[in-house]
Formats: sequence, C-alpha cells, structure tokens
Amino acid sequence: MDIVNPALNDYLLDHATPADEVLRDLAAETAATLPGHLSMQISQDEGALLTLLTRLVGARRALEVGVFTGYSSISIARGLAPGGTLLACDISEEWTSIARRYWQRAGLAERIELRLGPAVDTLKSLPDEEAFDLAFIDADKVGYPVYYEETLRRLRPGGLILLDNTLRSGRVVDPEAQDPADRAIREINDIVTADPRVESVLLPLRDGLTLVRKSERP
Ligand SMILES: C[S@@+](CC[C@H](N)C(=O)[O-])C[C@H]1O[C@@H](n2cnc3c(N)ncnc32)[C@H](O)[C@@H]1O
Repeated sequence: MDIVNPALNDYLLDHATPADEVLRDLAAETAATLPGHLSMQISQDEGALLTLLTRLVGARRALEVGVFTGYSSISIARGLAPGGTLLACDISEEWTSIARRYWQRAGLAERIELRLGPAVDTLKSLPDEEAFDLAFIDADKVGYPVYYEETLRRLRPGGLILLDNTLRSGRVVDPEAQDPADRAIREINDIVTADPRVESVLLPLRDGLTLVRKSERP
C-alpha cells in the first residue's frame, strides 16, 4: 500500500534538503552492492529530517539502533552539537564495514562509536542513567518494544526517540497482516500512544516515523 501518492512522494523528495555527494555515493553503492536490501535504507528526506531534529533537540549524545550501511548515522551525526557523539548499534560486520568507510569520508569517524552485537544486549549493558538526547530505532521490528523501554529509561527528559517503519507499508491497518513484525509494530504503536511518560505523533513520512518526546518531570 502506498502511504502517499507516488507523484507526491517524488515531490516531497524534491523539496527536502538534497543529499550531498557523500550520501548520494553511499546510496548508489548500497543499491549496486546490496540491491536486495536497499529498502532498508532511509530516504533522503528522512535523512534531512533526522539532521534537522538532531539540531533542534541540541543533541550532544545520540543513540542509533540499526545502522546498515550508515545513511541514518551520518544524518544524525551531522546534526550533533559541537563535541557530540553517536553510539551506533548493529549486528552486521559486513554492512557496517560500508558504514565505517562513509563515516570516515564524511569526517565523522571520530564521533561515531559502533557496537556490534544484538542491540538488546548493548542497550542493557549501558549505564542506567538519562544520558541520551536523541535516539533513532530502525532495527528488527520484533525488538522495538524492548528497544523502546531500554532507550526511554536512558533518555533525558525532553529528549526524543524516533521509531522508524511504524506504518509497515500500511500493514498496521490490514487485519490479515499478522507476522511477528506486524504484531510488534502494532504493539509498540499502542504502547507509545498509551504511555503517560511521553508525548508522540506518528508521521506518514515514507514508511511511518513516530516522534516520541520524553516528558519533563512534574
Ligand atoms: C532497516 S536496517 C537499518 C537502516 C539504517 N538505519 C539506514 O539508514 O540505512 C536494519 C538494521 O538492523 C540491524 N539489526 C537487525 N537485527 C538486529 C539486532 N538484533 N541487533 C542489532 N541490530 C540489528 C541489521 O543488521 C540492519 O543493519
């Protein structure tokens, strides 16, 4: 199911900050070497939004769950405040080796720390303190409920969590869509909406992007 009319999609892409040469080359290399996985990469307008939101939050410490070949990590790292850093989690040595090359080329290698391994283990191994200003969650969908909880407890009040693919190509409203990822996305969408600790909105950007702001303490 197209979330947005395809012609409008093209128009939206044409009216966001364009990708620079590094991101264009990364998208081209991903398309050429991993064509079967290209849909995992975020789009140019979503990348522009990540940079913009990271700047708006004034993020110095960011977290990413799901790196792939590095498009979103570059987009986030570019929006960080001076001296800011990104902790990037993934399980794939192969895919993140491409990311590492592009982080280097973008001049961001010193600001991004890669942790390889199941993200749930990485998150649970982090100190239990409100260290992060912004987090982007874009890994295996069945993990979203636990990634959300482990991230929220480590997010500062006023910080932002971004959950990607929260429309699942429209499958969230198809009663016949019942695979584990479909169920997990419906579950996390319901959890976030009912969570008194946050305010949130699900945007129909690409495959759905949910913005979740952790409320200040009363
Ligand atoms: C949709 S892709 C991420 C796309 C990326 N954000 C981008 O902009 O190109 C999902 C990533 O999650 C990773 N992943 C899947 N299961 C994981 C897990 N249990 N722990 C950590 N990473 C995982 C995959 O290796 C893959 O790179």
